Amino acid sequence: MYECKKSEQYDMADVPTYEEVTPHHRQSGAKHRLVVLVGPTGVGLNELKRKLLVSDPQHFSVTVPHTSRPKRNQENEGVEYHFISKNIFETDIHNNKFIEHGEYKGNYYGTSLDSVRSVLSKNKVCLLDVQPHTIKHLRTAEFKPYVVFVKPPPVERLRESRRNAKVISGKDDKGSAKPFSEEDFLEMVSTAQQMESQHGHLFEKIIVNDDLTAAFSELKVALKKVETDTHWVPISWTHS
Ligand SMILES: Nc1ncnc2c1ncn2[C@@H]1O[C@H](COP(=O)(O)OP(=O)(O)OP(=O)(O)O)[C@@H](O)[C@H]1O
Repeated sequence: MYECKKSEQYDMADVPTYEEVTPHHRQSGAKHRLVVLVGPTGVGLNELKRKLLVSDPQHFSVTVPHTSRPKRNQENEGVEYHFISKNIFETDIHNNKFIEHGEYKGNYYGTSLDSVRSVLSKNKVCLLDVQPHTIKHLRTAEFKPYVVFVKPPPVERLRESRRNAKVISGKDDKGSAKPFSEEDFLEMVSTAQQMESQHGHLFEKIIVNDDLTAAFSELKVALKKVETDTHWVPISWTHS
């Protein structure tokens, strides 16, 4: 026998347990399932999201994040960000209004549940990338998340395919771009392995982002199928 301690590393909700599922077919006109993308930093989540948005801007959309940093002259409320005070941000954190939030250079940044609802209510497909430990909070009848894990190819292929690619360091748009280092590749692969072993049971689709065009096509086909085909979902998502 051993003693289990509760920690951030170990959460019962992360342990795969038996879950009763049922076939689900999206009714025409019903809200779209939330598309959740997860993967290690630099694997290409933003690139894939950008390609989806460009391919069909009427159909796909992303959330508008909140920030407590002051608005710049050329920015507009509700376009780049929702600008709110530090006080309101802290109250909203306290009231669980954020899916994820963080602090960067003394300012808060976060994605609210309402920003997802706002996209879905326009009858668009909402593309959201989150940390894997956030998935469990989104697994509700309301969002019915379709979780796609974007996985890096082996390091040899990363060296080859990312030869001309740049990583952005820094959260705000002042971040600097630099080429990937060998360390970045190794970290990407080991983080992906860790994510898959800890959260793999929550991934409905795994896409290896080796060749970008191929990964994008595979994603596009999978997302089309989510809308048209029958998928297995937890039974609790169907009687809300
Ligand atoms: N399959 C690919 N082949 C070549 N380059 C790629 C591929 N996928 C992504 N890239 C490039 O890798 C870089 C990082 O991609 P991107 O910014 O989309 O990563 P990310 O997962 O969103 O990272 P972060 O979480 O740090 O924002 C970009 O320059 C992007 O163009």
